[in-house]
Amino acid sequence: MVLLKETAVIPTPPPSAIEPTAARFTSSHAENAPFSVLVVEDQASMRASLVKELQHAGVTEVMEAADGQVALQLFKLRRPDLVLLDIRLPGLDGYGVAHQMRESEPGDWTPIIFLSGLDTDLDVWRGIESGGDDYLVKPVKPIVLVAKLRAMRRLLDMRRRLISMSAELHLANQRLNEMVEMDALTGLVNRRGFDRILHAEIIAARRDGTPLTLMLCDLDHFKRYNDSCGHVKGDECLRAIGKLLREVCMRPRDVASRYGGEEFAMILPKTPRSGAMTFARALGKMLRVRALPHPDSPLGEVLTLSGGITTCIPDESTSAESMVMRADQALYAAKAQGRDRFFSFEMQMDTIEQRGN
Ligand SMILES: Nc1nc2c(ncn2[C@@H]2O[C@H](COP(=O)(O)OP(=O)(O)OP(=O)(O)O)[C@@H](O)[C@H]2O)c(=O)[nH]1
Repeated sequence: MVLLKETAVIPTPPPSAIEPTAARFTSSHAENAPFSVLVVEDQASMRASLVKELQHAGVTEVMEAADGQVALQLFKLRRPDLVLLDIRLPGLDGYGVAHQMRESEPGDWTPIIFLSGLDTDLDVWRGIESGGDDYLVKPVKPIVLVAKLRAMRRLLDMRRRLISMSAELHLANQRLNEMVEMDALTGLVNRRGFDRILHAEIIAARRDGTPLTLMLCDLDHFKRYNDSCGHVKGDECLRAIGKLLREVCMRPRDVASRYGGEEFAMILPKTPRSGAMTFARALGKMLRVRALPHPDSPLGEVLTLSGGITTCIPDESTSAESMVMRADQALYAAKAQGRDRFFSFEMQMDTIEQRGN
């Protein structure tokens, strides 16, 4: 129990204050969780009798404040589960206290019950307007006070359950979205995710004026791999490639995806042509180091891949389709030139233009 003022012996409450009652604040199992109440009351005897009654009713922690400023400090520091608030207080009055409490917990809610000697309709109106949830006129019968506490607690528990359910729902939704965009075999982003991310990265790169690279990779002679090792080993091989591509995508925004079958696509934001070539070399090197055996490749004993790259600073005419078409064209050229190599669409174009001159 926190006693900020008048820590001396609690005086016997006058008859006009709260009479003890047998009413218990807790009844069900759910209500046995700790529950704290902040009592804001300037009259020491009234405060003491309230504290006694709350403890008697089963409230686990009772905090006390004799004025508004102390009440606000306690409210912010100790986050009570409920506030019992007098209106006539030295300095800041109860209305002001309730108002500031509400302002200090945006998006959150702590039940506030006014407990006052003021009993006109206007007083009740002002109490609720300033942020109170209920209004009791003193003297209050203990059984009524405890009943009100229970009702407020029920609302509070319900609200907490709703918040936790909505957080769980949010998490489940997030997982579902991730699953919808995940390729089950490799764990990479699937075609659906690829389409969404590429579209978003084109917009971002256009806005920022930064280069965006798209790389399409295709395993060489993978049909022969399947034919000689079987589809189960073929699947294992695709998983190993997926892992390797994830590893080579070191920057947080780089995305490795399974475009389809044995074809993969890498989205590399803020990557110019030179960076794309560095990336391609790193990927080729990693693949050579891994040396995944290919028992029936005309190119050698290990698995190789070919890649087509396109890099641009997107403008209004750039679309996901146009980027995929360019990367695909470069990939086709890499395959046609003998496989196990990367071609850049733009560099091919440069070369052709140079030849034309
Ligand atoms: N195991 C397995 N194989 C797949 C999967 N998806 C596609 N493939 C196989 O990948 C092979 C692709 O064959 P092709 O398109 O002829 O290409 P390739 O044999 O790699 O020849 P190039 O690309 O020209 O080097 C086919 O045998 C497909 O069955 C998959 O999920 N698992």
